[in-house]
Amino acid sequence: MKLGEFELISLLSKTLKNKRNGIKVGIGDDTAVFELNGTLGLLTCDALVEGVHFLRNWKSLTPDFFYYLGRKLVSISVSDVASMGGAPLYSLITLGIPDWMEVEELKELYEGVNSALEEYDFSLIGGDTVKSPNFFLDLSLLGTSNKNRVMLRSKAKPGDLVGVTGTLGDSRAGLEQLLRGKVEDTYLVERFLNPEARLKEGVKALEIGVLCSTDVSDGFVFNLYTIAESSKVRIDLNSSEIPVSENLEKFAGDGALQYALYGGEDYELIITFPEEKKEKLENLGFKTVGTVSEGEGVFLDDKFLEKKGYDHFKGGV
Ligand SMILES: Nc1ncnc2c1ncn2[C@@H]1O[C@H](COP(=O)(O)OP(=O)(O)OP(=O)(O)O)[C@@H](O)[C@H]1O
Ligand SMILES: Cc1ncc(C[n+]2csc(CCOP(=O)(O)O)c2C)c(N)n1
Ligand SMILES: [Mg+2]
Repeated sequence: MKLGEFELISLLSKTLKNKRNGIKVGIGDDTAVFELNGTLGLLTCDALVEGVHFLRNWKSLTPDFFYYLGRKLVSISVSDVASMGGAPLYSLITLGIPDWMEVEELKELYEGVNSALEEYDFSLIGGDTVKSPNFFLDLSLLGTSNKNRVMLRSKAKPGDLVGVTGTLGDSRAGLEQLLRGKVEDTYLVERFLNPEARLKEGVKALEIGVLCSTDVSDGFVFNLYTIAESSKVRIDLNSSEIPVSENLEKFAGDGALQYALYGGEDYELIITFPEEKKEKLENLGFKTVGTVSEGEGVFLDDKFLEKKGYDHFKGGV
C-alpha cells in the first residue's frame, strides 16, 4: 500500500455519496452519529486481526488468552462510544476462523465477550462466521446518547484545558513483553490484553458539559493531533503531568515518557474543557495535562512534537 491508513480513508470517503438526511457526524470521529426518530444513534466497528493486533503463539505465553481477546474486542468499540459520551446498546460480531482453531478456544473467546457485555451492559444480537486464512474478529456496535448531545474531536476551544484518564504507555510495554516471548510484569501485559473502556467517565464528562473528547488507540500524541487538527487549535502538554504508572517506570526507566506519548492501545479518554469544570473532572479521574490555544500542532514543554502514531500501512512508531 503506497498510501498511509488515514490518507487512504480520506481518499475513499471522497467517493461516497450520502443520500440520507439524518447523518450528524460522518467519517472522521470515533463513531458516526445519526438521528433516528428524534434519538441520537452512534455507530462504529473495530477489528482485531491475527498478525496485526495479536499473534497466535501468545496463547501459549499467557493463560486465558482467548478470554482476554474476547474482552478486548468488546472494550475497543465501547471505548469509541465512551469517547462520544454515549452508551452501547446492540452489537454484531464477525469471526474469521482458520483451520488451526479449536472449538474450546472459541468457547473461551465467547466467555470473554460475554463477561464484557455484562460489564458494559449491552447485547450481542447477531454476526457472521466465515473461514479465513488468518484469525480475525470484528465487532459492530450501535449506541445512543441519552443527553441527545455528543462529544466531538472538533470542539476544542482556545483557553480549554486538556485532561486524560488513567495512565499512558502501559499497554505498549505489555505488548513488547509478549513480542519478546517473555512475560515479566503481568500488570502491564494485562493492560494490553484487557483494556478497560472508560464508559462511566465518558457519560459523566458529557453530563458535566464537556464538548470535546477522543480515545487513545493509535497513541496519545497522534490522538491529540486528531483533536488539534479537527478543532484547528494548538495543544501544549506539560511533561511533568503526563500520567505514568509505577510499573511502567520500572519497566522503561527514563524511556517511560516516550511509551506514554507514543505507545498506543491505551483506550484512555482525552477531553478538553474550560477551567471552571476542572475540579469536577479531576474528581471523576481526569488528570489535567495541558492547554489548548490558538494555532496548530502538539507541543511538549514548548517543543514541537511530530505527528507520529500507529498507521496500519506505515507500521508502528
Ligand atoms: N474503510 C472505511 N470506510 C469508511 N470509513 C472508514 C473506513 N475505515 C475507517 N473509517 C472511518 O474513518 C475514521 C477513522 O477511523 P479509525 O478506525 O482510525 O477510528 P479511530 O476511532 O481513530 O480509531 P480506533 O478505531 O482505533 O478507535 C472513522 O470515522 C471511521 O469510521
Ligand atoms: C502483533 C502486534 N503488533 C503491533 C501491535 C500494535 N498495534 C496494532 S494496531 C494498533 C493501533 C490500534 O488499532 P486500530 O487502529 O486497528 O484500532 C497498535 C498500536 C499489536 N497490537 N500487535
Ligand atoms: Mg477511537
